[in-house]
Amino acid sequence: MNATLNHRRVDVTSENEKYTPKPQKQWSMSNSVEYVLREQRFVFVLVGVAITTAFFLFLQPEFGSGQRTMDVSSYTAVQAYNFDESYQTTRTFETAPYKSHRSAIVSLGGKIPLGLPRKPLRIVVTGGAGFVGSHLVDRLIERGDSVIVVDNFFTGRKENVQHHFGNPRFELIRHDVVEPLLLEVDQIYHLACPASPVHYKFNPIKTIKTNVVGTLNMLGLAKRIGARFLLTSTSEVYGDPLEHPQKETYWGNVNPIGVRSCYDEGKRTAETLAMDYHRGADVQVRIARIFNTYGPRMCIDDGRVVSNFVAQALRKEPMTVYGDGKQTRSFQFVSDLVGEGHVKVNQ
Ligand SMILES: O=c1ccn([C@@H]2O[C@H](COP(=O)(O)OP(=O)(O)O[C@H]3OC[C@@H](O)[C@H](O)[C@H]3O)[C@@H](O)[C@H]2O)c(=O)[nH]1
Repeated sequence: MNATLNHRRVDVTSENEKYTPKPQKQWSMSNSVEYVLREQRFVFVLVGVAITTAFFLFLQPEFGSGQRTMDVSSYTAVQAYNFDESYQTTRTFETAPYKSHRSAIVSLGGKIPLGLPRKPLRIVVTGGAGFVGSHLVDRLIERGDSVIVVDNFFTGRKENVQHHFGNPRFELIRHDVVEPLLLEVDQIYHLACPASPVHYKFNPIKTIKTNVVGTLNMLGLAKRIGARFLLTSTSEVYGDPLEHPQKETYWGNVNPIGVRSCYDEGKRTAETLAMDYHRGADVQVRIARIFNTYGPRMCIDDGRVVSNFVAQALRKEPMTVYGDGKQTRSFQFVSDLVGEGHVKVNQ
C-alpha cells in the first residue's frame, strides 16, 4: 500500500512546496571526490596532464618554430659530428664543448651562418716537434685540424710545440717511428728523420732504419686506415747532381756506399716504398723533396750552412766555407715550405 502511495511523488507533494524539475543537491566534498573517482575519470585527468606536460616540455618549441628548428637540429648534428671528429683522440674533452656549443647554437635563434666550415681533419705529423715539423703543426692547427705529433725528440724539442699544450686539438706522443704505431687519422705527414748532415751521420744505422723501417711502418698504417700519406724527402736524393738545377725527372747521381748514403739512399728507398704502396696497395701518396730550409726554431748547432753562418756572424767569427765554395743550393724560408709546399701538396 505504501509502495503504491509513494509511486507518484507528485501525488504526495503538498501544494505549498515549489515544483523543480531536478531535485536540488547539496554540495559536499565527499560527493565531489566520489564523482571524480567514478568511471575512472581521475585516470583520464592524469593522462591528460601527462600529455600536456610532454607537449610543452618536448614538442612545443619545434612545433612552434617549424622549419627553423629543422635547420638548427641539422646544423647541430653537423657541429656535433665535427666536434666528435675534433675530439676523437681526446674523448674526455668531448662532452663539455659539445654541450656548450649546442646551447650556443640554439641561442642563435636558428640562424645558419653562411659558408659552413670544412670538416676538420685528424692528422698525424711524425717529427712534428722538429724545426720544419713544428711549423707544419702550427699551420694545421691554425686552419682548424686536429694534430697528433709523434716524435722521439732526437732532434725535435718540446719547446717547439709547447704553445699548443692544453689545446684539445693537439696531442704529443713520444714514440720512435721505427716501432709500429696504431692511430686513427685522415692524413699522415711523415717527417721523422734527422735532416742535418751532422745529425744523420751521428748514428747512420739508426738513420737508415728510420728512413726504411719507419717509413714502412707509417705506410702500413696509411694502408690500414686509408689515410693519405705525405713523405718529406730531400734534395739529397739527387746525390752529387750532374744537372743544375735538378728537375723532378732527373734520377740523380748517388754514391750508395758514401757517408751520406744512410740519408740519401734511405730517402730514395722511402720514396720507392711510397710509390710501391701507391701502385700496389692504392695508398694515396705525395712526395715532397725538400731543399735547404731555414727559419725560426732552427737549432743553432744544426750544422747546416745557414745556421752555421748566422751563429758565426753573431759571434763575430769568420764564416767557414767548405770545399772550393763553388757549390750551389736552393734556399727557402720555412713558412713557404709548410704553406706552399706541404699543405698544398697534400690537399
Ligand atoms: O758551415 C758550413 C756548412 C755547410 N757548408 C756547405 O754548404 C752546403 C749546404 O750544406 P748543408 O749542410 O746546409 O746542407 P745540404 O745541402 O748538404 O743538405 C741539407 O739540405 C737539404 C736537406 O734536404 C737535407 O736534409 C740536408 O741534409 C754544402 O755544400 C756544405 O758543404 C759550408 O760551406 N759551411
